[in-house]
Amino acid sequence: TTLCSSTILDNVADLNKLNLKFDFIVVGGGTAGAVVGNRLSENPNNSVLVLEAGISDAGILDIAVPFYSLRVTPNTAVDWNYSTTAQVGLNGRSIAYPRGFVLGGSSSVNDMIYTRGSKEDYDRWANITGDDGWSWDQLIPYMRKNERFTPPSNETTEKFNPAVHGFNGINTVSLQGFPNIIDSRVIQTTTELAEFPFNLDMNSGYPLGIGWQQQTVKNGSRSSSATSYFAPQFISRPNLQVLLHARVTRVLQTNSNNTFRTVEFVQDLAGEKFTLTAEKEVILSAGSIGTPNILLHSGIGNSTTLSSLGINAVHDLPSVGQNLTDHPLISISFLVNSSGTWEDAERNATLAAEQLAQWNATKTGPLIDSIVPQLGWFRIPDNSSIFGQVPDPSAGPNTPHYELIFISGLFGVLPPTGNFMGVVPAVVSPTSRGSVTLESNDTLSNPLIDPNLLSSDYDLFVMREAIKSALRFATPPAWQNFVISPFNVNSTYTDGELDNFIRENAGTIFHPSGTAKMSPKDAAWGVVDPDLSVKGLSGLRAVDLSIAPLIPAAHTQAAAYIIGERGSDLIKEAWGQI
Ligand SMILES: Cc1cc2nc3c(=O)[nH]c(=O)nc-3n(C[C@H](O)[C@H](O)[C@H](O)COP(=O)(O)OP(=O)(O)OC[C@H]3O[C@@H](n4cnc5c(N)ncnc54)[C@H](O)[C@@H]3O)c2cc1C
Repeated sequence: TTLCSSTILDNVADLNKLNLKFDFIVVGGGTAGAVVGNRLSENPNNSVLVLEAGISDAGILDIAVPFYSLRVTPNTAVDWNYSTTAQVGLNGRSIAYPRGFVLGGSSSVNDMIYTRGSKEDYDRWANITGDDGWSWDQLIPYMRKNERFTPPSNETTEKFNPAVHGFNGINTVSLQGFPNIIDSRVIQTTTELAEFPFNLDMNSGYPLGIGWQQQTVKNGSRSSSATSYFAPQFISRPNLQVLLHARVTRVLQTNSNNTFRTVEFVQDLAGEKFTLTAEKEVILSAGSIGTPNILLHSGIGNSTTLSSLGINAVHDLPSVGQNLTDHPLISISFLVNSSGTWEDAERNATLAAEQLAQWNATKTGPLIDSIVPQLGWFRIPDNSSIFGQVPDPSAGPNTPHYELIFISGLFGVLPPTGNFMGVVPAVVSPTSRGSVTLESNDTLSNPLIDPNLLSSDYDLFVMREAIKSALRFATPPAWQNFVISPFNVNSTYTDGELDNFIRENAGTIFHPSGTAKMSPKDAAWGVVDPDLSVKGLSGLRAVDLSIAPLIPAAHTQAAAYIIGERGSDLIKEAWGQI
């Protein structure tokens, strides 16, 4: 076999023919992992290998077309196809829990919403870890290194604030390019109800209010970490190799007891095990499910639990896999009297084919955008009764408790008739915590994923208030002659009825975080130090969303990119390269 012209390989035999030694082995070519692979290989003296379990993203239409994002998962070839344990907070339901099984990881399968979170979110990370490098102000350079803000050419600064964006980064962030029937009404509402103020740019560090959604879309196609950080000019570097279908099962001790620079991996589930040793470091970027899963199978975790599963417990770190935090969501919809929402194309194959033909020919039309034109971020009142039971878990007064996601169509199973608008609430500063644990010592078995959604009174309270807020949102003059009635929720529900409705219908927005959380250098808890090295070990770091000590009140891909960017600099710094 000849090697492909790029350095993305499918077969370890081809990798071995290159006869290379690797300074750095990155486990997972996902959102953060692609950043690390790119940044470490900027230095031609570093040789970098990225091992990605999933498949190539090349040529997959549902990934490339922004509007098709809901088709990419769950239960497809580019998804790990996980599901959760039975969720007590969801009346015992188990739900699909997608994660990208593809180059670019979850950035190749997500809904492309780009939100950084609040300044307070990151300042709290800095406080918790004792490292001011994690504060908002010090992370701004990394946001800018990531972001290439590219609004559509006809766009004015009425929809964003150029002062807060990076224009020379790698990953394209843009505004929507195709108008939606709800656009003017959502914005009009911000002038009609004081509860819903307008926010020019929710990525300023001050997200409260309603604003235009910013999305990781480049010229009408998805911008993922694979299309951006592994774009041809980067992937062609001779010192960067990517091996697909390479599923890391464990990290192994190298030489001395506390050094873990060796990875074990398989190329097919029934096949041979391979090992490779990095000269300098192994970086786990397998995400909030993959990273703790690998650590636990390697004997790094709660020694008692690991031993009981027959795993050789080599390093006691009880926090591995704990603290799983996610954002619960529920679909609220309104029946509307307009044919301009997205249902028409879903019900009419000819129209759908026309839209796709237009996208293919000119990258224009309704398919060039993600499904969300606007977003809003809000707080429950300071005097809410729930604060008599629990302290406010948000990062501060400028950080939201809940989000409303505005959609020009029905988010859910489509009935045979009717047009809809979605106002989808999510709890974004939750107190529920879950876990990723092992069921067995079989390194290829799925972990037990328990996000423990809506397990706290607080989260349930906020979700209830968020639904009431969504119902109020559709009442002012802006929606007259448009909204007919709430569709799937009865506006006369009592709190008890709302709780039942929530438990029967809520899901998640797929933001698992925190399963290998950062803590101060000398802390007895936590999984990684503020420089992201695994506590008490050498040669091993985690660089992905698993290290977040607390979930940002935002969609989480921007945080994963920020962690990838700063994590890369921390590694370079440790090796005297900056
Ligand atoms: C359906 C969905 C929709 C979402 N929508 C949005 C959105 O609109 N906006 C937003 O901001 N966020 C969204 N998110 C969340 C966001 O995409 C993630 O938080 C972020 O991408 C996580 O980045 P990461 O680097 O931590 O992990 P990932 O990007 O998931 O990367 C992990 C990588 O490691 C690989 N891997 C795992 N285990 C192994 C192993 N054992 N060996 C080798 N490789 C391995 C995986 O295949 C994957 O490529 C969404 C997520 C999903 C799933």
